[in-house]
Amino acid sequence: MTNYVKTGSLQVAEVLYNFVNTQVIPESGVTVEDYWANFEKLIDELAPENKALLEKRDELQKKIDDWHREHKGNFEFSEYKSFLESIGYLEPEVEDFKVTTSKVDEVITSQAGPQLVVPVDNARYALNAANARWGSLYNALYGTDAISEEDGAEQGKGYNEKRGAKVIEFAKNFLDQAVPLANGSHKDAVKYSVVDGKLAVELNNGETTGLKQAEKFVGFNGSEENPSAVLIKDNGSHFELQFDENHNIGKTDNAHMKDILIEAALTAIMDFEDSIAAVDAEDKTHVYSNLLGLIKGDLAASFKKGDKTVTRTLNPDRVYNTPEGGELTLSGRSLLFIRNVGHLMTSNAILDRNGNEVPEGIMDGMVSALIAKHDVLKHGKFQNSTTGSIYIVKPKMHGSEEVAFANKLFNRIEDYIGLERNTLKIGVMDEERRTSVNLKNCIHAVKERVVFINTGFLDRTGDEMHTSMEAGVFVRKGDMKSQTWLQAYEKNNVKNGLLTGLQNHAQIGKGMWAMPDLMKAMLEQKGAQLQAGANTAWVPSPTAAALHALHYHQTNVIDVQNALKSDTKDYRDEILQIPLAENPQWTAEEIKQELDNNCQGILGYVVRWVELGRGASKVPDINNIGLMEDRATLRISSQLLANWLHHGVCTEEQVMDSLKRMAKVVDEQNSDDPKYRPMAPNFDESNGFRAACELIFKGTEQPSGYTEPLLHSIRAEEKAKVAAARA
Ligand SMILES: CC(=O)SCCNC(=O)CCNC(=O)[C@H](O)C(C)(C)COP(=O)(O)OP(=O)(O)OC[C@H]1O[C@@H](n2cnc3c(N)ncnc32)[C@H](O)[C@@H]1OP(=O)(O)O
Ligand SMILES: O=CC(=O)O
Ligand SMILES: [Mg+2]
Repeated sequence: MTNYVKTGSLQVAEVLYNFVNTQVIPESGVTVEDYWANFEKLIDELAPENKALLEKRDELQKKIDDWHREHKGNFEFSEYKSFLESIGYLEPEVEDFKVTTSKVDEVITSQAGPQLVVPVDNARYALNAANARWGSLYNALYGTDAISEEDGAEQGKGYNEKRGAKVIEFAKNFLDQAVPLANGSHKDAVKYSVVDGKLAVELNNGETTGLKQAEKFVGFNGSEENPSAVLIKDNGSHFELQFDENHNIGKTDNAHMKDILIEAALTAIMDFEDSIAAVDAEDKTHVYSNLLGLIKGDLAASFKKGDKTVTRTLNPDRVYNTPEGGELTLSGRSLLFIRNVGHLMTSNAILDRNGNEVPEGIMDGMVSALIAKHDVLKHGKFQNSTTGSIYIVKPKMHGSEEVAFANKLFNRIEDYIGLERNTLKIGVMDEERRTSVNLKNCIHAVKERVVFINTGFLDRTGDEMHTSMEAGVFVRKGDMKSQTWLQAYEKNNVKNGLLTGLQNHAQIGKGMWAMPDLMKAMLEQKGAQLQAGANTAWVPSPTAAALHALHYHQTNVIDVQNALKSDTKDYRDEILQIPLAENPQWTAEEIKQELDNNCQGILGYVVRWVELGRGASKVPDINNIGLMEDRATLRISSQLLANWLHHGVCTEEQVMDSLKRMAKVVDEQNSDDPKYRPMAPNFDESNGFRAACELIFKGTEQPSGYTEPLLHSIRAEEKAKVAAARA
């Protein structure tokens, strides 16, 4: 039961009201009276517009569904495209233009590097993400499959010197590639020192050499004779060679190098969206409160590591002596972006004058901007943006009208809470089909505040399926990535980013590496995103950030982007190619495999979401590979099964059979978790199991195939059930 406080025509959940009034408003330059009065005006003006935009989504979807039904068996691409134009789904393109975003932090305009995403409801992880600006390369290599376990190099309990040697070899190869010596190899180095403002490297043959590009040495700590740290800048990003002759590893290394600390997650997205479960005022207040702690710099998380209690807080900046005798300070933390929710959901944390829930995206904007205003006012222990900007990521927008709506929302918020125009920057997720095909117009709608466009290919794949649900049977999930539309969508994003002048103003970002344990594969494959023109790409963990950072020392993204500027191809026809399986001839075994794999992923994710409130999980797939699952990957799996059911590739009985078998597998996978309640054998009593069923069996009815409406309502039911049982 939520207690509300009436303020003007709004009813605000007491927990949120008290939090905002006592912790956010003080010293924000805004009064309690004005804040809530303006909130009311915002809702009165924009909630109806928000609703109308959602109705337009539904209208367009209905027209598209009807068109496909009417054109079953006689699909003509040109007719289809004309139809999409006629209903306003495909917009006429605006003239060429350039974005004018200003006051953007250098880490966005001038550096290229990994972007880490983290569920902000988890303070321990959120702090870890903010601190993931710098990561130990040795730990990232040693602790993952990036280094093979062959030849006695297993990860055991203690330190395995054979494994350590492989790590060191890998790292020295990296140094030879990124900062080669004028002569010889870093492997032969026995001493690093600073002589006359230059890095001097003594080799095991007695020779002393330096860096091939001496200017890459930009700082050090310790004495010139025996530095404890040597700072290198390469391709705009840094890494620090660390020395300690008494350290376990340092003492085994000829030059006493104990680690390489690499600048990793340049930016981190504090996620209110795909990766969290926040369904009511209490949950929302918790996430807002974590954000406030990050902005003010006083968030702390204590937890047990082994038998020790660790308290994690934000890391301080890093200070170095420069070769010229000055001082260099580098941020110790990632630049934080805040991902608000999209336009779809409403929240019962605030009710409008008619007693209706307010749009959650409007609420997120108004609350998170006020929280972040404390950074603009320099009230925090640290400063997030040095240019006075607030970075908000806006997901799941459909077409330029919805982006323009976000722009209007940001204008209003700026006026209402006293921020200069365009203080609120926007990161546009290019993750809905109507946005991809109208991307230039979408960028135009926020041309003064856009700081990134990012191909969220996971949501985008779900939307691909839902939009064309009636067109036919989709290819298997694993085949989606190689489809024409997806390749074209990725290229179109970079093309439009470069065309509209994002280079040096904003990031052109690429999507998530969703296999957090497969770091060797990531090292092999994720560099391709830079080769395709991205200057940032998403990683699921700090470890992945440290390893993905290596790619930015291999590829100079600016060179790649400059070469890609000549790409003027119109990709829209290719983006509109629907990924249908032509005459699918799948065997019964292949169908069963696809059902089992998706059911396992759906159940593994959903049961934790609904019953434990965990919005992101690592869930093993059918081959026992742990996959990052979130709302967007769930959207894909549930829409695929809904599609196959809809077109008779499988029956409801087959899906139910798979769900019940896979529920047992998922129960087993979670058996170590004392908070987990098994789904089998009493499936009827499990809200997690029910949510999974509904997401599939009611999949065609879900707006744009989104998973939030069902997840939220069943999680709210579960919370009420638990509260009632406690009472
Ligand atoms: C479609 C999209 O929108 S993608 C973006 C949304 N998705 C996400 O943000 C998911 C981000 N990733 C995560 O939440 C997690 O990595 C998961 C859920 C996938 C896996 O989590 P776990 O199973 O707990 O990971 P695992 O046990 O391997 O590692 C835990 C350690 O890594 C850290 N860690 C893992 N992921 C993150 C992260 N994203 N940010 C910061 N730290 C992290 C934890 O803090 C923990 O370290 P600690 O013990 O020092 O605190
Ligand atoms: O938000 C990211 C996505 O891939 O979806
Ligand atoms: Mg998404």
